[in-house]
Amino acid sequence: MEATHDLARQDSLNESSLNQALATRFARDLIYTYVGDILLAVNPYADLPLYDNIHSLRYTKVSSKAEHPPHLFAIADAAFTQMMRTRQPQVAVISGESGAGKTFSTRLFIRQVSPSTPGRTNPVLEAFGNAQTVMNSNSSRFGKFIELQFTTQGRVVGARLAHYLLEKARVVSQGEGERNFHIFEMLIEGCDDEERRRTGLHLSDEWQ
Ligand SMILES: Nc1ncnc2c1ncn2[C@@H]1O[C@H](COP(=O)(O)OP(=O)(O)OP(=O)(O)O)[C@@H](O)[C@H]1O
Repeated sequence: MEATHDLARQDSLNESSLNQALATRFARDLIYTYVGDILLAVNPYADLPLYDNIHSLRYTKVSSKAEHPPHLFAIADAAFTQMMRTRQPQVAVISGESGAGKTFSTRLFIRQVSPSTPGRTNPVLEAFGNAQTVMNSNSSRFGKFIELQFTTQGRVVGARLAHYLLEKARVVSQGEGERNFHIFEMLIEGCDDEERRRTGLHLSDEWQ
């Protein structure tokens, strides 16, 4: 079982055996798989019961990764534990194609390392940089670097967000089946006729 949870422990690993293992696990709702220190996640596009408090606690202060099945919470907890032990900053790189689940995973990662941090600013921030694309109805059209600042006791006291490579061209033109940044729809929805006239915000003919 352990060998299947961590593909780095298999005798031979190539693209085909990796895909085969991921497919076999995915068919059993095992969406997470380790390859050494890397966690591979396959987006289930379904509400799996994996992120409740029981799971959060199960993956808190675990002494060995092999104790429980692979999970995003385990990676978050390992980073937190390492930070507390070494007093050194830790970095997690979350990458994948559009729709892979990076935003979803980032939210859960932050929740696991700082359960008391409210996520209320997300919808506002996302409105300026997220848009509907053919791949994802809430696609982040920019890269971000999120820094969380902790006290020596491990409590979050601050955060910093740097963004880069915002897809600015989307403001003036969008591909077929795609939309402008959410903020424009929100503004059009929220403005009265006079405000729309004054600001020049209006729906293009195809949306009317
Ligand atoms: N583990 C998961 N379980 C259930 N749903 C998920 C999971 N991961 C992602 N999703 C869902 O899949 C969709 C796409 O995920 P998300 O927006 O996080 O992708 P992304 O990699 O950030 O995409 P983009 O690069 O376009 O911003 C969302 O509706 C999200 O809720």
